[in-house]
Amino acid sequence: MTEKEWLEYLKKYLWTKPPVVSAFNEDCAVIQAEEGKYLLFTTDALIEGVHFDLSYTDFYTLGIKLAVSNLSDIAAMGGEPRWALLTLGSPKPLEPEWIDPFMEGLVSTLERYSAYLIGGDTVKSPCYMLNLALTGETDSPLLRSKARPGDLIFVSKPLGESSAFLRYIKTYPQTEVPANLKKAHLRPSPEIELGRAIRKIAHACIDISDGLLLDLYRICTASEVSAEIDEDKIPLGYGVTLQDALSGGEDYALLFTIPQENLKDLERKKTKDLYKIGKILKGKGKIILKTQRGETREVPPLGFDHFTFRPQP
Ligand SMILES: Nc1ncnc2c1ncn2[C@@H]1O[C@H](COP(=O)(O)OP(=O)(O)O)[C@@H](O)[C@H]1O
Ligand SMILES: Cc1ncc(C[n+]2csc(CCOP(=O)(O)OP(=O)(O)O)c2C)c(N)n1
Ligand SMILES: [Mg+2]
Repeated sequence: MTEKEWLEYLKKYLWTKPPVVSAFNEDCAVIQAEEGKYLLFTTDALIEGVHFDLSYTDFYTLGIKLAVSNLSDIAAMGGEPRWALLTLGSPKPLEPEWIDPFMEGLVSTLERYSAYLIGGDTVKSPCYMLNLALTGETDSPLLRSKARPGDLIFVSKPLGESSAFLRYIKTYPQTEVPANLKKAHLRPSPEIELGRAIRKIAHACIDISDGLLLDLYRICTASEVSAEIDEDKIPLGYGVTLQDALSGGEDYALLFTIPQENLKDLERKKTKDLYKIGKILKGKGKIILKTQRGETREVPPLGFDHFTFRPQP
């Protein structure tokens, strides 16, 4: 089963009745709490050999990355992070030399965004396995399924830098990898403030963890629309190829769609530079790429999938 087929299969086992608003195909599960309030609930793991390699990643960095991958899911729903549980799987005894920096990276990152670690579980494991579950709250959850034809598509950061880091590190010592790539891969940050700013003016939102094309495709299928993106407008950092930006993943940028009439509000509320890369079209799940020469072509939504395609350098 591919990851996609697995997620299809899972649907029949998920509880979808009230008070659950969304159990599936969102960055977080959404549960109606009291009137006008929603509980957000998400979990993400980092597995040695799949998400990181200890030859270039230290434990402080892993703490930060575990926090960010979960905080980013709360940001994508327009949420305020709240409470966290940590499951720690380790092949080695818990020694201060690695557990101290790991916990420091994790907890300092969570607390910067007002999220607090309140428990977890600890197990022996054949490799390092780091998992966090995180709750959040919002009065207005931003869903993947509300994009409408005519919406403009924005992303919140240059894309592909994290993935380009992995290409560089195969060939160059870390000291020679461009600083922007190191920062993107080893010191990512979640877009909590941006999620807060757009939660009532954007139509749909997702965080880019598996690549621009695949995550945009998820918005398109959830919303039953298509999209056109402009190759020229995709923000690329130094050292990044178009392929890194389209399909690399681990950007932890927000991709959101917003109607024209809310652009003034966006200008007023935004807290950082944003990049307009295209627009939502009528249709069903087609991603159209407008090339630098002005030609348009449909592109397959390739990105990071745990069980099938991995972008190759
Ligand atoms: N093992 C699982 N059991 C139940 N639900 C799952 C499982 N794996 C993924 N999901 C659900 O499938 C959807 C997509 O997951 P994923 O691609 O990991 O989202 P994200 O990129 O936001 O972390 C989410 O709604 C998630 O909760
Ligand atoms: C050793 C190593 N190989 C490959 C990658 C690239 N990579 C691993 S997971 C991933 C996608 C994001 O992880 P996932 O578990 O799919 O997060 P989610 O979409 O659930 O947030 C990418 C691009 C990496 N970071 N490290
Ligand atoms: Mg996930």
